[in-house]
Amino acid sequence: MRPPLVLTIAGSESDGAAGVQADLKTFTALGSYGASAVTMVTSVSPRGVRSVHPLPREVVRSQIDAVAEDLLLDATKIGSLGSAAVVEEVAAAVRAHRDRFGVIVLDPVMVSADGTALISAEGAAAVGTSLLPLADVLSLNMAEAAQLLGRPLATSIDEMRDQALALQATGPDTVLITGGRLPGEDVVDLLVHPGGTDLLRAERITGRRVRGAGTTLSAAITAQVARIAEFDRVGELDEIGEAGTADDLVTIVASAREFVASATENAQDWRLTRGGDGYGPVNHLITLDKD
Ligand SMILES: Nc1ncnc2c1ncn2[C@@H]1O[C@H](COP(=O)(O)OP(=O)(O)OP(=O)(O)O)[C@@H](O)[C@H]1O
Ligand SMILES: Cc1ncc(CO)c(N)n1
Repeated sequence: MRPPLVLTIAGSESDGAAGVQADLKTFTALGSYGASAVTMVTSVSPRGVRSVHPLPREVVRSQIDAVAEDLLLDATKIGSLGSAAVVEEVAAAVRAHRDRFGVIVLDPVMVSADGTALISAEGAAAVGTSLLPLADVLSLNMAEAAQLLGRPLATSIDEMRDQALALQATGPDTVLITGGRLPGEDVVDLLVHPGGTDLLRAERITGRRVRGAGTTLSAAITAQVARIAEFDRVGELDEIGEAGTADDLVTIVASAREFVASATENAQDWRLTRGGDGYGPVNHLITLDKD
């Protein structure tokens, strides 16, 4: 007997809205056991990013090896990495025993919500050449898609689809581009997968802006992928019906989006700061709320 087991390889984010902290809360809220390999340390408050410190590559490698050599992972999320050296080391660690990481979900974090770069230009280029080919699922926002492809920001759903297909051609079977930044009454995310393309529409939440929605979404996708792997292991796929079919990823992404939407709604009237509003977090622990 073992729970769904998930690793996040990502940066520490001091105020807990994004990064490793948000990943571990999300994994927990969705019933997975979370392990972590920290890639960098950021000093962040709701007012913005104060500093970004990528860790030495061997420190990152040592954590990944310790976890991947001993734990039976169902899925791995790769998030913020900070430097080209760390990107290359993560890619080398994954290539060394690719079968130990389960399904790999890549969320190529580039820029924080306040506009601070979270990775060097060389690091961003290395994500494109070394990590995209290793990912099964790519989950990213429109700005990240444009940066990875060296194209302008998409201004329509057709352009989002073109970019998603171009990214799919670099390796990952499934590409989700989130459309939080495309104006409109609904928020539209675009999912390209081996079965075709799906547009996922949701009502736009118009209250206070949140930070960490993208991080939480990719963490939720990773946790749900791991749950499916665990159901498969114990022979209970039949009991969860549709989620055990070839539509897995569409179902998983739809449920992860619902999780992020309710986590966002639920934190709308949170006041966590001493003054000033800044960007607030989502409530990652929404599933534990008994009211
Ligand atoms: N105003 C909104 N209302 C409802 N859902 C939203 C809104 N903004 C974003 N989302 C959803 O949140 C998820 C993350 O999307 P977004 O494009 O904002 O990512 P991001 O820019 O990486 O987020 P962040 O910087 O907050 O981590 C997507 O599923 C998107 O549809
Ligand atoms: C460490 C880290 N990861 C991800 C994000 C996403 O915004 C952030 N701000 N910081």
